[in-house]
Amino acid sequence: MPDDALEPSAVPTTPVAAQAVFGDRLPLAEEFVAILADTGISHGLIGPREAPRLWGRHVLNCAVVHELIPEAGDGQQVVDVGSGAGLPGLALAIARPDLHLHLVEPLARRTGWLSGSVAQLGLTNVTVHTARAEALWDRLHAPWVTARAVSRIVQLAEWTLPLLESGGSLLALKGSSAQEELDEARTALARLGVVDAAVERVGGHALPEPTIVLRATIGEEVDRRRFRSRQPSSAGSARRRADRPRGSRRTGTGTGDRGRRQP
Ligand SMILES: C[S@@+](CC[C@H](N)C(=O)[O-])C[C@H]1O[C@@H](n2cnc3c(N)ncnc32)[C@H](O)[C@@H]1O
Repeated sequence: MPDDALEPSAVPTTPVAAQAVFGDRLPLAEEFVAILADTGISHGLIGPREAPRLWGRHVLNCAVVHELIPEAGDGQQVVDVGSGAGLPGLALAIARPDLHLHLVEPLARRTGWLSGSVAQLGLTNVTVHTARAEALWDRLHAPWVTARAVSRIVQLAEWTLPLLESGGSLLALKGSSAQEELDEARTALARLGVVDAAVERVGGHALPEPTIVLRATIGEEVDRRRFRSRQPSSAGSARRRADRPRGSRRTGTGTGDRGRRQP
């Protein structure tokens, strides 16, 4: 085994709540947790200390966000920006086979792992994109965008609102200070075309702590010209950060987050 390889972590026991959240998709969710505990950790997508809380803090916490997405026939599109280890994107794709998840992640090492995991799970409702969100503004549009631990809400809105169809919503998973973050951001969000924003709590019926989601809904039209000046000329800088030696990664929140808020 190479010096920097990590031993696979023990797969955490499936909690009772997982049955309520995933129903007959529970075996797939268990397989996803097993992949996270194995190559998710050994490939550096998730911190080794997260192993015991893969269900509660990660997979279940993310999957319950589907409660904010009403059923609207098969193939309803959702773009998950900054998917990392597939959170929340893969958890949503497992919980809701009626949705089609686009996982957007600029780091090739991470999208390689995501594509392998999608194949291993046999999921047919997922497309993986190796790109920054801003690079897809002209190509990818959906009624829903999700994101966890990618950035604070105004920066996240600048990157992701052009991906929304008219009247669509950004669902940003947040921690306990979501309301303060929203209060500070209201004026900036309104300038970007947000017509309604609120902090929502989901999953409280099944989980000890509900998941906190900052929802920002746009109006009929977002003026894309307003965003152009913020669009980088290429996604090259993100690609250049790809595949850093594992030793140069941070420690901290466990999912590649450098000081950003993590639920
Ligand atoms: C802290 S990680 C969070 C990963 C995952 N969402 C989670 O909660 O475990 C942030 C991720 O966002 C990605 N990211 C950062 N800026 C991005 C952008 N503009 N577009 C798409 N992804 C981005 C990073 O490459 C990284 O994988």
